Amino acid sequence: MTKQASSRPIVWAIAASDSGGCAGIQADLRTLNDLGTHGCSVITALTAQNTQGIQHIQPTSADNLSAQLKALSADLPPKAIKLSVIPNTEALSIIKDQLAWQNSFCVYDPVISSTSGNALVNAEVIDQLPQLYPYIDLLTPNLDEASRLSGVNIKHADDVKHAAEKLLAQGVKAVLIKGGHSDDEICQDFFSYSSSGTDGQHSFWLTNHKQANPNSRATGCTLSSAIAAFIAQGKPLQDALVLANAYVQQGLRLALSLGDDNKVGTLANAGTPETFADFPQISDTAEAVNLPAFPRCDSLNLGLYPVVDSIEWLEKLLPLGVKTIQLRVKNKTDAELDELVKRASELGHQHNARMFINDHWQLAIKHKAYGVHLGQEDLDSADLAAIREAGVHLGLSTHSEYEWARAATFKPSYLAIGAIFPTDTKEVIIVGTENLHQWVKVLSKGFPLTAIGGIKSHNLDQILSSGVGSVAVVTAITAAEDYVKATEELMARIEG
Ligand SMILES: Cc1ncc(COP(=O)(O)OP(=O)(O)O)c(N)n1
Ligand SMILES: Cc1nc(C(=O)O)sc1CCOP(=O)(O)O
Ligand SMILES: [Mg+2]
Repeated sequence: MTKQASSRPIVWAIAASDSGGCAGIQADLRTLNDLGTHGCSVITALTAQNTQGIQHIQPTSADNLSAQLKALSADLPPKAIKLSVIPNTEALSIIKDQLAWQNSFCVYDPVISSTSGNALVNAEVIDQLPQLYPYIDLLTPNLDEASRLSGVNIKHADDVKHAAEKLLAQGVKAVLIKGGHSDDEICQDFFSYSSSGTDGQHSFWLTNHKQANPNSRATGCTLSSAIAAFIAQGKPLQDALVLANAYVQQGLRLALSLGDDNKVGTLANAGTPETFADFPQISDTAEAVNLPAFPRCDSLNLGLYPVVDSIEWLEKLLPLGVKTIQLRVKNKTDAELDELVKRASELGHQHNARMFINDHWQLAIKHKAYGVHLGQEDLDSADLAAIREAGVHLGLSTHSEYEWARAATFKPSYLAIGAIFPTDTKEVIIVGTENLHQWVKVLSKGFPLTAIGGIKSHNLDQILSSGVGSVAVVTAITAAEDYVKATEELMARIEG
């Protein structure tokens, strides 16, 4: 991100200073700046520390803490707040009053002791923390902190879920329990939130391969600051979590050693993550990771991809040389659908084209279609293992970082990104070309990608300049005055 300071959203870091420059407010400000926000600091305590540990802690006086908050409130209001070390009960009370008044998104990393084991917070504060929870949008404890704050002895994945339930019951709106300190080959974080509506509690796991890197100081500070930065940039919470997770993995991968013995270092701040391997797998259960892959398409570039609603359209377009195509029919009887999918599948084979069937995965398996295209909601109900075992290719719709990270976890044959532009064909989220360009950088080495939604001849160049290897269209062909000319022109520009 290369934003001018004046257009940067403001984020407050309310945290302690680390004189060693690894963690604390120093890590927060580095991260906030790196991710295109303007970081303001409210220093709750001064620590004297180096790579070996903490030598001295001086909590900020109550007067000074109040004055810092007052000064910032006066003309630097935050889009988001990152909170961590609260050294004593006076500070707790001042910060609670500020959050009650402020009403900005607040992520609280409940640091109790430093990585080197030194206590940073007195025991009385820990007992009184629940007073703060109603003002906390996201709590990000590690396993030890989650155990301490919830009272649950965490040994297994079920205990993590139980601890999250207890913390939500105490009043925080969402919780991310970080498993990064576990000893396994993978590390898993668990996210859970209670929605205020009727649809109850939602949760998912974020899984990364564990990096054997000793330079892991400031992972918690960096993660919570990155979440605050992405929220301040306007990302929804689930997307902010995915991006911040990848940002920390990228920082760990690129971290450098510091100190006399070069054994401790700090995370690199390397900008918005663009390497797919840094992104987490997203799954409903802790076990549903490292899944087998769906069949691969024969090319990363699937070319022009018309999405049509009748056999007639398939018969008109396939002779023009279209090699990727979808039958998307709604509101038909079972008998009609069976006949349509059978015929579509035959046409696909006849023309040696990749024929995808939207929604009706059972019929696609039955009639041996090349592939199935499913939406995010279908991931909860479709039998994905049956599709994979039948050798049927799978394409998945995605509209955000969370959705494509979740979809990628299933290792599909391609990913669709949309809707790029507003469209009358369907009510959808508009993701825009900036996201398309960014996401293609992350995903295009691993998956064939197709862009969809509102794409026409006049805006096609904005899509093709992202490097995406396929463009899916409905009305650019079906509503064209001359569909042959439109198809041939689109094909030449996309595939040429
Ligand atoms: C190529 C392509 N991308 C996205 C969609 C949308 O699919 P889905 O989310 O399943 O929604 P419906 O098409 O069923 O309304 C698609 N069909 N094709
Ligand atoms: C079917 C569909 N799915 C979308 C998604 O974003 O998932 S956008 C879309 C409609 C595409 O139609 P047109 O080319 O006429 O804009
Ligand atoms: Mg569908």
